[in-house]
This record gives sequence, structure tokens and C-alpha cells, in this order.
Amino acid sequence: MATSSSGYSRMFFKLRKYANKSQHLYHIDSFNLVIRTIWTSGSKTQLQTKVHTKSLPQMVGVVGLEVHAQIQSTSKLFSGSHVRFLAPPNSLVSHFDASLPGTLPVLNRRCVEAAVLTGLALNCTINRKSLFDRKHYFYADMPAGYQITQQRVPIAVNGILVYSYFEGHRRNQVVTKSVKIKQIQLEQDSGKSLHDDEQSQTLIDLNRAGVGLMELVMEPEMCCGEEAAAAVRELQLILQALGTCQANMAEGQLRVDANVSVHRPGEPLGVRTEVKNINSVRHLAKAIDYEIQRQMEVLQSAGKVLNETRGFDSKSGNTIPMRDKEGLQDYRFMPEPNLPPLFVYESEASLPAGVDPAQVVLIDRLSAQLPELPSVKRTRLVEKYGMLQEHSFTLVNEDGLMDYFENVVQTAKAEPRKVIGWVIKELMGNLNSQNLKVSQSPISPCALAELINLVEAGHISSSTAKQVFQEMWKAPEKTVGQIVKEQDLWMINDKEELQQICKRIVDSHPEEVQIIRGGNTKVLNKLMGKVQRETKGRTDPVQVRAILEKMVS
Ligand SMILES: Nc1ncnc2c1ncn2[C@@H]1O[C@H](COP(=O)(O)OP(=O)(O)OP(=O)(O)O)[C@@H](O)[C@H]1O
Ligand SMILES: [Mg+2]
Ligand SMILES: [Mg+2]
Repeated sequence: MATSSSGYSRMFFKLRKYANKSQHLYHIDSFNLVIRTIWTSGSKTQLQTKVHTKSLPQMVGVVGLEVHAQIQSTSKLFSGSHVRFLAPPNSLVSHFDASLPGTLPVLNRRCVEAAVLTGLALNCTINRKSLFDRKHYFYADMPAGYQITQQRVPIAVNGILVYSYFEGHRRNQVVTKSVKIKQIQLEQDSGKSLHDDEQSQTLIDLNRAGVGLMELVMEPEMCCGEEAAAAVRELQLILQALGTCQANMAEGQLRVDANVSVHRPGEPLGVRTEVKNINSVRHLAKAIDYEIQRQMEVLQSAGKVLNETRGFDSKSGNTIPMRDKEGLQDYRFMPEPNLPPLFVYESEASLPAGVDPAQVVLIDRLSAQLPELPSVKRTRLVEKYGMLQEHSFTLVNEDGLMDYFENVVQTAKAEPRKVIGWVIKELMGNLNSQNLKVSQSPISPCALAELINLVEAGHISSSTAKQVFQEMWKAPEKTVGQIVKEQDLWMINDKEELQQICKRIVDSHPEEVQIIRGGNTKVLNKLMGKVQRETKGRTDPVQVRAILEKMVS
């Protein structure tokens, strides 16, 4: 907001009326706090030309995530109905799920164990006693008119999620950060409303109603889409390693709400919006960055950020307000009268008399079941195989890739460093280009190890091996040996034969030979290329170079 000279003098005269000793004028534009000091000496008022300009810090984004993770369990949180994705509508609904009068909730131990296991993996404190509450809202797909959740005392609190992402020009510098997990609460999922626009009706499917969820609430500590995406990706890997949630965002097993605000560091947090309906990690990052930018623009043009729920439109990459009045809603929380407090115990020794250990959740039993977590796997890969950190991320982040790699390493007689090249470049390159999972690879770890062994033993050259790899991909029923034999790809190791081939090339390129002899040895590469072409890559470049160098010297 620039002050015109006339506007400035108007302000100056107005002030002079009240000026006594000195007065400060504060004027805040979008980036600077400008302090103008007006001094008075007797009746003479002077406007100091000295203007103290203090830069305010730039606005930054603040992100806090709420993650709803569908618990991997064969039955629902409070009923025995089965849980299955893509079952015929309303085929997995018990009387309790449909809220028929007289039905009561029965807590599923498997869901409690999943929440405790997740809490332990995220270094949470597990509350030995937690409580269930009713949260009321009226949606057609929630027949009871309330959701059973844990509002006052959740099952786990005060955890931490450590995550990493890559920075730098080549995106190979690992940045590791962490975010606090405020709480993990157990709650019911709702059913699904299916809107039929043609017939203008809404159909309800209650298969999902009552499925167990863990809501993980993170503190508002992240600052951008990239951080949030990396945190969710790491959480997905942890949940999958634990087996507590399949964590597929596209199938709705992991649903992320992004709370976003902006402020200047040192000032209180700004008003947050909550972005919902995000179905992939990539969209999460985009939605957050868009929302941060939008809010900054709103504030810079003197507008106000509204505390509202917004949706993400993946086509335009924009967030848009939803017609949802959640912000204003009163959930009328109350204790759930049909469920007693939930107790979990440290160990069998800590059980009260008469309690059957088979019927309760024991923390030490679950701790012993904790699998190797992704971060531990990565450290092990780097230490055991001496691989780059970025490669350890690729291996762990791709489902099944680490096991594939370790299987190849066990059978191949090559250094792990060479195996990693094959797995990351050739295997992943082919899988990605055809959108396949590791488990769908036409080449087994054993077959790849066989191929690598042929190269190591000097039976085929590395360039031929790449060709053979592509053939194996197309014809998985053939063995490596068959392909090499059929296409006559064995390495030419016979010295005599190699000498003859090199001689032919040297004789037919007198000009090049002259140049090399004149001191430009780079041209030797051209002759090597000719030999490679003539032999279809079936020669060892080191051997060929040695022969050629001798011939032209
Ligand atoms: N100013 C803020 N900016 C960004 N995120 C914030 C801010 N204040 C709070 N948050 C985040 O908002 C989320 C609040 O989640 P919480 O479940 O406690 O409440 P809620 O959104 O009101 O409830 P629900 O959506 O479950 O009905 C947390 O993830 C927290 O980190
Ligand atoms: Mg919440
Ligand atoms: Mg929320």
C-alpha cells in the first residue's frame, strides 16, 4: 500500500494537531512493518526523513493431517459382519450395522490389537484405559445418527512419525524430518452414498458401515505438500509392514484430510481449511500447495481465510469449497453407554486375578510381533550391501522389491552393487513402463541371477545381457541358456577369432588409423564401435581395445 505524497501530507497535518512529544505511525503492508516517527520541538513539527523499515518474515504454510486408516480385519469393529472391498451392495450388513433397535456393539479384539500395534510402531504411549464416545451427525449412510469414536481418551497418544524425501538438483539428497502424532483413535467407518444423477436419487450401501478405522491425528508441523506426501507414504509403508491396514488410497483404505493454514513464523497459527476427497499421495501434495498459495493470495489482498471444508478437483488441480457445514456443526459428544472402558494390559503378569490372558490385549505380546520397519530395513540395506541411501528408498518403497533384490543377491555370484543396477534400471524400468507390480514380473529373481552369473563368468557381454533381458521379458517360458543359444549370443572369447575381426576393421578404415597414429586416440572408440556392431556386442570391450591399440601402434 504505497502512500502518495498528498496522502502523506494529509496524514502529517492531521497528526500534528495531536502531536506532543513524538508519535509512531504503524503501517502494515503485506510484507513490511514501516515505523514512521514524527518529532515535535516546540511549535515546529518536523517529519523525520529517517524511516525504519523492518522486514516481516515471509508467510509460510502450516499443514496438519488427519489420516483415516481402515483396519485390516476380517470383521467389523463392533459386529461380526465380514469386511470385503467390492462385495455386492448391502451384502455385508448385520442388524447392528443397520442400527436396528435392541442391537449392541461387541468390540473386535483384532481391531484393538491393530491400533495398539500401530501405536507401538509410531512410538506412541498406549493408554491402558481408553473410552468410547458418540459423535452425532446426520448422514443417510450412518443409520444410527452417530459414530462411535474415541474423543476424550483415545487408545494411543504422543507418537512420532519420521519421514524422508529427496532434494537437490538430482533429487538425491535425503532430507529426514518428523511429525508428532497427537493421537490414534478407534472409530467406525460410515456407509457409502451413491448418487444417481439420472434418476435423481441416492442409494445407500452399508457394507462399509461399522468397518474399523484408526484415525491418526498429526500436529500442525509440516509446511508443504512434499512433506505431507512423504509422511503419508512412510505411514503407508509402516501400516503395510504391520499388516494393520492395506493403505491403498485409491481404494479408500487410507483417507487423508489435509488441514492447511498460513501465517508468519512467530505469529499465532492462521485459520485452517480442511481439504478432503484426496485419493492419492500425488494429489495430496498438489492440493496442499494449491491451498497454501490460495490462502496467501487471499491474505495479501486483505481478504479473510474461512474455516471451511474444501474438496480437491484433480482435473483443475484446485481446491473448491464443499457445501458441507461441518465447521458449524455441534457433534453433541457423549459417552457411549453400551461400551465399557477399554483396558489393555502390559503383560500377563499385570493381569487382574481371574482375567483370561487369551481374551485381552497384551502390549508385550504385540511388541514382540513388531516386524522390521521400513526405516530399519533401509539402514540394514545400506550397511549390509553398501548401497546408496537413495537406492535403499527405491527398494523399500516399492512393494516386494527388497525381497526380490535379496533373492537375486543370494543366488547371483556378483557384487550387490551390480545387482542393484539390474534391479533398479532394467527390472523397474520395464515394470514401470508396463505399469506392473514386482509380483507380476515375468522374470523371476532366480532367472535374473542366472543372467547376471553368465555376465560375471564372461559367457556373455553386459550389452548382450541387456538384450537377453528383453528377450526373457517377452518369453518368460524360455531359460536364459536357451535364449543365448538360439540367438547365438555367446561371447567371442577365442583370441584368434577376435584378432581376425579387429584386423578386418583396421584394414577397412585406413583414414581413422592414420588419425590415431597422428595422436588422436579418441578415434579408437570409433573402431571399437565397429567391432561391437559386427559382433553384435558379443565381445569384451577391454579385450578389443587392447588388440586394436596394439594393431594401430
Ligand atoms: N492452524 C492450523 N493449521 C493447519 N492445521 C491445523 C491447524 N490447527 C489444527 N490443525 C490440524 O487440524 C487437525 C485437527 O484434527 P482433529 O481431529 O483434532 O479435529 P477436527 O478436524 O475438528 O475433527 P474431525 O475432522 O475429526 O471431525 C489436526 O491434524 C491438526 O494438526
Ligand atoms: Mg479428526
Ligand atoms: Mg478434521
